[in-house]
Amino acid sequence: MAIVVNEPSIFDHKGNVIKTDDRTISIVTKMEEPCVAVLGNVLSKEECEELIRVSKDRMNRSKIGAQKDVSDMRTSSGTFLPETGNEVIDCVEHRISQIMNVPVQHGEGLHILNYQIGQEYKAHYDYFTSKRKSVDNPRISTLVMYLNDVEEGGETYFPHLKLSVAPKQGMAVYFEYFYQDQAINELTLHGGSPVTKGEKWAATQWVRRKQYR
Ligand SMILES: O=C(O)CCC(=O)C(=O)O
Ligand SMILES: [Fe+2]
Repeated sequence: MAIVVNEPSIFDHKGNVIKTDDRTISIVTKMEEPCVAVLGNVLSKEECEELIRVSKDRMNRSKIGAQKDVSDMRTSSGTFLPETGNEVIDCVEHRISQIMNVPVQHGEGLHILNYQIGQEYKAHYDYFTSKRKSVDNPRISTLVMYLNDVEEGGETYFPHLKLSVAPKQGMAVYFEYFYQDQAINELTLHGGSPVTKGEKWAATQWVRRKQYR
């Protein structure tokens, strides 16, 4: 059945799968305006484990410092991975760019998040709301990938859409927010709900309209 949409999306994949150079991703669920898609088979177990492995040290190290990450808004810890030098990161970033349909150079780089029990990321927009930052090279879309299975909690929730995505290793949720109609962008409000059992590892790619790196 064709769904009528008023504004263009960059997530213009046809059919139920996305064939990238090295992997077939499944489109599990999709809605329009805002375009939100739940994707399966985005990352292998080994890739998830490698992303966690290379991040672990960096998280620990950053925590010894000034605890800059700790705020009411986001109680998880996070780190940006370095842009080059790891085959798995390069390969994953290439695949993500084909899924998101935006060149690698528009991506901010993988941001790894770790949530321990009770930690969360309160509801927020990924686009910049301050005028100064937003004009020149705005963020346009996001892919949040789940790197492990969470025993309980840790869903990515969209309160305005009444939608909740449970974290599952290798799966991801995609959404975009460059609609002319600002009311649609505002529907992408989302957060990571508190982990209540186990821990949660996720990787986020935020993408810009123009080249960023
Ligand atoms: O952890 C999640 O489920 C959401 C993460 C998120 O919103 C972000 O990284 O911008
Ligand atoms: Fe976010």
